[in-house]
Amino acid sequence: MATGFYKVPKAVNEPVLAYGKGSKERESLLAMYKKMYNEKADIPLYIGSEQIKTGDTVSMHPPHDHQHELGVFHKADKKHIEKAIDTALEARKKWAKMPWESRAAIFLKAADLLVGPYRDRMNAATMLAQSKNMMQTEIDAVCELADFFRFNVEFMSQIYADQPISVEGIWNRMQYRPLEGFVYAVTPFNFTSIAANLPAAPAMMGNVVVWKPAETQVYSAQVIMEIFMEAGVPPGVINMVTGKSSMITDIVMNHKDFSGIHFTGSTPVFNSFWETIGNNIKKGLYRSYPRIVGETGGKDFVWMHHTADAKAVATALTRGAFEFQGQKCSAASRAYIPKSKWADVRKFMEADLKSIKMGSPENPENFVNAVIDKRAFDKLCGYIDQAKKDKDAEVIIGGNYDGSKGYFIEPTVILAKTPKYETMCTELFGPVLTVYVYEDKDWKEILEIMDQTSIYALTGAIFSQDRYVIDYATDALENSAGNFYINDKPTGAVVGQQPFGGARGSGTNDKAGSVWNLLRWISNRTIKENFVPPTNYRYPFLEV
Ligand SMILES: NC(=O)c1ccc[n+]([C@@H]2O[C@H](COP(=O)([O-])OP(=O)(O)OC[C@H]3O[C@@H](n4cnc5c(N)ncnc54)[C@H](O)[C@@H]3O)[C@@H](O)[C@H]2O)c1
Ligand SMILES: N[C@@H](CCC=O)C(=O)O
Repeated sequence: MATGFYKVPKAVNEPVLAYGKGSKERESLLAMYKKMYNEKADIPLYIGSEQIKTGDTVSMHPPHDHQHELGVFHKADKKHIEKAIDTALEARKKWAKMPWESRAAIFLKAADLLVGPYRDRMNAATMLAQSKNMMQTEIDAVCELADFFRFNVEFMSQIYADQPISVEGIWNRMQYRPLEGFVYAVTPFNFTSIAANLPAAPAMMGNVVVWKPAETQVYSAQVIMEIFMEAGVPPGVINMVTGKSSMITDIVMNHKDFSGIHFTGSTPVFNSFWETIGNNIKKGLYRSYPRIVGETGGKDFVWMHHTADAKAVATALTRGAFEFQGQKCSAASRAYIPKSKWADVRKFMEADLKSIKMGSPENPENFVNAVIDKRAFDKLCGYIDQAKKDKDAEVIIGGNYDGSKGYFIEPTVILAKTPKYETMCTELFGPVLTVYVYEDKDWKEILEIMDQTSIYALTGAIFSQDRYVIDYATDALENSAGNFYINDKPTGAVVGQQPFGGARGSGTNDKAGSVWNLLRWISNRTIKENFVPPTNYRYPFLEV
C-alpha cells in the first residue's frame, strides 16, 4: 500500500483552554452541560457493528446530584461477552493486516475530532459522570486524551522504524506483530483519558480489544465510542461491554485466545487478575503467555525539608491533595513537614482551604466537587469519623460531609501523631490528607520511614532549596515512586513530558502513553533473508 516511508506529524501537547469568565469556551461548554443534563442517555453494548440494548439496565446519576437520572446503560450477559470475543477475533483478520499508516490516520483523526467537534460533549459528559470541574475535565478528557492518541502514533512509528542490522548477502527485518488473540481492557472511573487509552493503545498496535469501563464512567465512555466510530476504528476492533465485572472477567480470562490485560484500577483487583491468569497458565489454557499490564493504587507523599518555602509546599498540598477531590492515583495523601515550618504551612493551607468552594461542577467557582459514589463516600466518611475518635490523630481542617444532594466531603486534613497511623499507610482515594510533623534534625530518618510506610510506589514530591538535600532524598527515595517530583506537586503528569506509572504495589510500571507501554502490545518476529543460500555444507577448513 504505502509507496513511501511516511512520517507522522510531530506530536505536541494539546493546549489547555482557560474557560475564563465570559469566554466563548465557557459559554459553549455550559450550554452543552445543560443540554446533556436534560437528555436521557440509553447506552448500548458496542459489539462489532451492533449496538445492543439488552433491556437489563443500570441507571446513571451525577455524583453531585444523585437524585437526577442521566439515563441508563445496558448490561451484558454471558452470551454477549462470548459474542464480543468472537467478533473481535474475526475483526483481527483484517485489522492486524491494515497498513500502520492507516491505523495512525484513524487515531490522529480521533484526536482532531476530540479537540474539535467533540470537545464540549466529551468535557460535559465527564463533568456529569465523574463530577470534574471544567479545568479538571479539560486537562483529562480532552488534552491528555488527545496527547495519548498523537504521541502514541509518533511512538508507534519510532518502534516500527527500529530495525536490526544486516550484513552482506543478508537482509534482517523486524516485524512488529500484534499479539495473537485479543486484549482485555479494564478501566477506572477517575480518568476519561485512561479509559480511552487502555483500549486504544493495543488497538493502535494492531490488536483487537474487549473493553470494560467502570460502571460510574460508562456515561463518558459512550462519547469515546462515538469518537472511535467516527474516526474510523473498524467494527469489532474495540468492543465495549458493560455488566457484572466478575462474570465478564471470568469469560474473558478463560478463553484460549486471551492475549493480554490492560488494566488501571485498584491493587486488589489487579492482584486477583494475576492470580487467575497464573492458575490458567498452570492448566495450559492459553495459546501464549498473556501480557499483564496494570497501573494500580498509590499512597503518594510530599516531603518538606526545612529549607523549602512554606507557601510553595502549602500550594502543592492544596492542589495535589484536593483537586478532583483527591481521586487521582497521584494525589498527595501523606505529607511530612518539619516542625520549624509547620505553623506556616498550616496557616497557608487553612487560608487556601477556607477560600475553596464546593458544589456542582456546573458552577465554575467550585474548586471541589463530589466524590464518585455512595460506596466511596461512606468509606471516606468512615475514615474521617475514626480519625475524630482516635488518640493518634486529630482532624485539623474540614472533616464535614453531606451526602443528601451529592456526595460532598470537605477537604480534610488529619494530623497524625505517629508516622504509621492508618491514614498515612492506606490508600483512601478521596479528599483526605494526613500530615506528620517531624523534628527538623530527623530528616534522614523520616525519609527511611517514608520509603517503608506503604506498599505503593507511584508518585512522590520533595521540597528543598538545598541541592545536597535534594540529591540525598532523590537517592533515598529511589524506589518509593515511579514519578518523582522536585519542588512540585505530585500530580498532573503530561504525556510526552512525564511518562506515568509506578512499581511495587502500584503496578507494572509500563508508563502509559510511552514507547514502553506500546512495546507490551506487540510480539516481534525476526525475519532473516539470505539472498544467495550456500550450496556446500562443508566448513572452509574441510574443503577438499
Ligand atoms: N496507577 C495509575 O495510573 C492509576 C490511574 C488511575 C487510577 N488508579 C487506581 O484506580 C483506583 C480507583 O479506580 P476504581 O475505583 O475505578 O478502581 P477499581 O479497581 O475499583 O475498578 C477498576 C476497574 O476494575 C473493574 N473491577 C472491579 N472489580 C472487578 C472484578 N472483580 N473483576 C473484574 N473487574 C473488576 C471495575 O469495574 C473497573 O472497571 C485507585 O486505586 C487508583 O489509585 C491508578
Ligand atoms: N496522570 C495523572 C494521574 C492519573 C491517575 O489517576 C496525574 O499525573 O495526575
